[in-house]
Amino acid sequence: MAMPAVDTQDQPRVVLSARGLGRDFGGFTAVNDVDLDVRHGLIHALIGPNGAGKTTVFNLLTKFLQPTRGTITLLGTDITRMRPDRVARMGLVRSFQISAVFPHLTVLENLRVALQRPAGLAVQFWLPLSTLNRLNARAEALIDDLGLTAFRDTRAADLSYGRKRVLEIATTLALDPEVLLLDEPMAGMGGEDVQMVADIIRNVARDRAVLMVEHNLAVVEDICDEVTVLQRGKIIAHGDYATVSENPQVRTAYMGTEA
Ligand SMILES: Nc1ncnc2c1ncn2[C@@H]1O[C@H](COP(=O)(O)OP(=O)(O)OP(=O)(O)O)[C@@H](O)[C@H]1O
Repeated sequence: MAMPAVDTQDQPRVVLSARGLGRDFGGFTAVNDVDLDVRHGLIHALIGPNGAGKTTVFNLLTKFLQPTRGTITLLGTDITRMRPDRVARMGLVRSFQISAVFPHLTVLENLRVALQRPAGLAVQFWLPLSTLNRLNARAEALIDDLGLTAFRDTRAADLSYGRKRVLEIATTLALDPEVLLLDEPMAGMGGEDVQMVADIIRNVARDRAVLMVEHNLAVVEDICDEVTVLQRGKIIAHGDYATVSENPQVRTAYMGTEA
């Protein structure tokens, strides 16, 4: 599917884009000819049936996998051959489906640990009080922004599943990413938690771009501005949810029938 590489007047700027992205595993083509634009302030969903290539696209974008074909651009820089740590430092941050928080640390402690990494402080034993105060202030701000105030001193292990996910998103925000990639943020959650995490993601996307793989289509419909549908490694539809959900190829891919 051909899409413009440059910003059009009425759309927010593109911060992450892929052109002709492809990846083969031996003789098997897992991803082919994928064009994708992820825009500041918007939530872009990557959906498709099992085995469609969503995780592979995520791994390609974050440079965990090298593409066989195509280019990836982040904030105007070609990152196609760049290492994952450099891409992360440039502002492309991924949150994993499996929670990456420390269970025995409190919410506040987890955020302080996360905040020390981008500040380059991880190996220092002694920190000036002014630095500690700055980290604490930022940690408290993240806690408030993400609705975790009542759980500030709760150990991560004692949080509900949904709040653990929110804490995990908060730790990725400590890196202040331009683009946040979320891998099935609603996986394993019940209704109330889904609504809470959906609200948080909407909030988080106000001043950054979000690309998410999500199987829960009600959530995609509710919070995503753009949807790209993959099937057998190729894009079969792109647009807003209403448009792609009416697409006969998408209906066939999801339900095995066009009805
Ligand atoms: N390292 C690998 N070696 C060989 N084949 C792979 C490898 N990684 C993925 N594949 C294949 O590529 C295809 C796409 O897999 P991928 O995990 O990207 O799909 P997905 O859309 O994320 O699926 P799901 O929704 O089930 O997680 C699958 O057929 C998978 O078996």
